Amino acid sequence: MGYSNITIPDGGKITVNDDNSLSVPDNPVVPYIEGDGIGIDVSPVMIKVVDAAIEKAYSGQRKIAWMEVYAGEKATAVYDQDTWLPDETLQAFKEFAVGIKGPLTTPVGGGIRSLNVALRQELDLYVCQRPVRWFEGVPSPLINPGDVDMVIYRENSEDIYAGVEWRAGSPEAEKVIRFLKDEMGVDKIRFETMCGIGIKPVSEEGTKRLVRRALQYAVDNDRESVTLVHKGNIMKYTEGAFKDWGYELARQEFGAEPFNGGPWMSFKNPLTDRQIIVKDVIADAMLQQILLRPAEYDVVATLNLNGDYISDALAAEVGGIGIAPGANLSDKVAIFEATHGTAPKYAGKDMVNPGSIILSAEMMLRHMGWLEAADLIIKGVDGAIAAKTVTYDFERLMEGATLLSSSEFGEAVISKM
Ligand SMILES: NC(=O)C1=CN([C@@H]2O[C@H](COP(=O)(O)OP(=O)(O)OC[C@H]3O[C@@H](n4cnc5c(N)ncnc54)[C@H](OP(=O)(O)O)[C@@H]3O)[C@@H](O)[C@H]2O)C=CC1
Ligand SMILES: O=C(O)CCC(=O)C(=O)O
Ligand SMILES: [Mg+2]
Repeated sequence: MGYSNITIPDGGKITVNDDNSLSVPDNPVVPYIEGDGIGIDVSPVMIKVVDAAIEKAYSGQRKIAWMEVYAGEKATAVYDQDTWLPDETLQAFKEFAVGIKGPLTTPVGGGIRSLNVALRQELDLYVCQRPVRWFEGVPSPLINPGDVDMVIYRENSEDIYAGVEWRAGSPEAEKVIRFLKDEMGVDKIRFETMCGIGIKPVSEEGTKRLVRRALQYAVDNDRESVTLVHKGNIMKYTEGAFKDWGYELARQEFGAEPFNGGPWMSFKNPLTDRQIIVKDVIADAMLQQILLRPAEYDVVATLNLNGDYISDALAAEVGGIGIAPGANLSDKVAIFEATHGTAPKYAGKDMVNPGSIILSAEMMLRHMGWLEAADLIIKGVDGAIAAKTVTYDFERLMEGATLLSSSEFGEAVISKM
């Protein structure tokens, strides 16, 4: 297909094989969205760091051909004022299979729906994978931050993020309330007038495909446990069903059996012969468990909203959302992105931590199989933090640290590769 506002650079195309593995040329075209707000501060730094790591690892044999695609405020300038997520941006991510994005703004209470969520829905990026680990020297409120080493698998296509909701007082909200009362016998809506309504779809298929990916990750990476996090005591048929379907999938597809009489289960990792425990925790208890006993949690599989909350809470334990990376994955397309948002008060100030999108790019390189370049990024980030040359978010919590701008932090990472 031809593109109207996207310029395709010279380069090859990453292709996805039938078994979902990738064939990656030495000069792949990689689409990226710069992002709103602090996107302008962190995305160019990320590109510089990635280019330097690839150059150092492969001495010019490999290079990414970056291709800018548009979403958010920049799309409204490039296309027209009502185009926030052009079709050709979606098409580019589908065609080139691996991409990365900066954060995009979502207004609260009205206005456009989340473009981040729309991208995930349109491309069916049903896994939000967010690894959370501590880098030596990073300031943390925990006594033993090294105990935090978890990988969140957040369901990314369902739950209340589906955006099925109606404003209080609208004819639609009133119609739904009438239907619930008159036809479903619901008498538990406390105030029927001026009452907003939201719908929370959670399906067996959506749950099982997410839990399958989480369990497979645990197998492939020799992890000890997968914890299903839910609020199934209250939301029995959505969050409770997520837990039940999760255990069922573990039994059906991974041969899990009750552990110590259940309800927890376990199965033997076929690659290592070690046991993997599948357990569940109610979401509110999980938020205190990850503070008090983080060593007991490993891979976490959860619903969309829980995963959003847990991502930021866990990030805070290991330095904050300035250093929390992530990936949105379908079986065919992968878009990497920081956990944080557009932090508008810092936009354009060259101040914020680019670590989150740099480490998202590190995940992207690993996904592409460019492990040497990925390792160099980790080495660079490790080195810059160990030298206490950091951005404001770390500097304000570290003794004797040197305050760097976003772009200077990028240079510091490169210098330590
Ligand atoms: N995937 C996405 O694109 C996401 C988009 N958003 C959107 O972003 C907008 C702003 O959301 P908001 O709730 O303020 O959340 P943000 O994540 O944008 O910012 C909240 C706070 O987190 C800290 N922070 C964020 N990023 C960094 C960074 N790179 N380095 C250092 N500190 C950082 C800052 O804290 P402090 O001031 O204490 O230093 C900042 O004030 C909203 O429109 C929201 O919808 C939100 C999350 C994800
Ligand atoms: O889409 C948004 O604006 C927020 C999304 C978010 O918080 C997240 O994905 O972690
Ligand atoms: Mg979030």
